[in-house]
Amino acid sequence: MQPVQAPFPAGRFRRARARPATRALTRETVLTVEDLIWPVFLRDGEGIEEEIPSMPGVHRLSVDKVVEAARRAADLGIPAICLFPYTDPAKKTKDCAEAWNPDNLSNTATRAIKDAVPGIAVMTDVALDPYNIDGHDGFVNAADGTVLNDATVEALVKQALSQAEAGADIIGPSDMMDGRIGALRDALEEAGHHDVMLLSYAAKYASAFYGPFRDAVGASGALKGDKKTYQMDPANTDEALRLVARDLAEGADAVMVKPGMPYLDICRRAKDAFGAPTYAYQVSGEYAMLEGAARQGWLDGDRVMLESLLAFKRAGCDGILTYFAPRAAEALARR
Ligand SMILES: NCc1[nH]cc(CCC(=O)O)c1CC(=O)O
Repeated sequence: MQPVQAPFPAGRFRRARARPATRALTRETVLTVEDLIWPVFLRDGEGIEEEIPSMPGVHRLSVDKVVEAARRAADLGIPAICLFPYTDPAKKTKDCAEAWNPDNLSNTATRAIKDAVPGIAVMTDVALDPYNIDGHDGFVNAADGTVLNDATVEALVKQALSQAEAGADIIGPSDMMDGRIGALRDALEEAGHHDVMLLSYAAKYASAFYGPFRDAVGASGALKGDKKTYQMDPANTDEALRLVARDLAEGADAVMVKPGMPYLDICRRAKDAFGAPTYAYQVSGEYAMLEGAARQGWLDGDRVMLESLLAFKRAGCDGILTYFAPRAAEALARR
């Protein structure tokens, strides 16, 4: 692009900004409800909505309540809901077998939502951390504490197949093991799940912004050490492009950058380089930051919410996973 601008006073940028109508006509990006994926937390029980202290306004929901939430989301026009289970600590083991139990919380909720609200897409999470006694996304080698790659990928395949079987529309591997996209794609094709989408957490950074999420899924206490041997170094950007290229080549239908706001440069580069459907995850710490300040009266909550989400569209994203999804949908409907 080669912008040409008349010199002042022939050229006045303020003309286009002078009235709502011409601001609307010259607007380059829009945020709509169809850009939103709503991550929700599950827990067992019935009739339960349990607030997460580090994420005010966000709750762990029992299956009946998540069905209600899915109905509300569908009524608002939100295309997809993404499930994250809080697993009863008694069900966490070294072998993480609960991850591929056909009747685990995530699979039970998927079936219940697809049954009651078939129009909303259900996205599920592939990673072992909610089920792992060690709190890591993969198996931990007892001898030296390292996180095992290839053995973990075999488990992730079992987990993803159980999710596809339960009716998941979109499977989101958030584990950052190498080779998992190819393995998952082969297994899904072989099992006849030809239309299940893989949305790869391709560029997922070892970030401090995940703190409140780990509280929400009950992984904070369990986690020993950090995730730096599998999640990316926040200093890297070329590596993100290599990972996106790798995951697309292995059969990902779409890719994600995570966290969101501090990584908009990665979103833009990934979209420009590959043109694939590209998503960002506005993670728990970003939510806590904005919502915390809004509740203190330090920021205008609705305005910063919508401005932060629009920024993802400007950076080239096709959509955003955000805990604000229903509130953003309501705010957009009011405009
Ligand atoms: N598989 C783990 C996972 N999946 C989604 C998130 C973070 C989401 C958020 O912070 O909102 C994490 C946390 C982590 O990697 O420790």
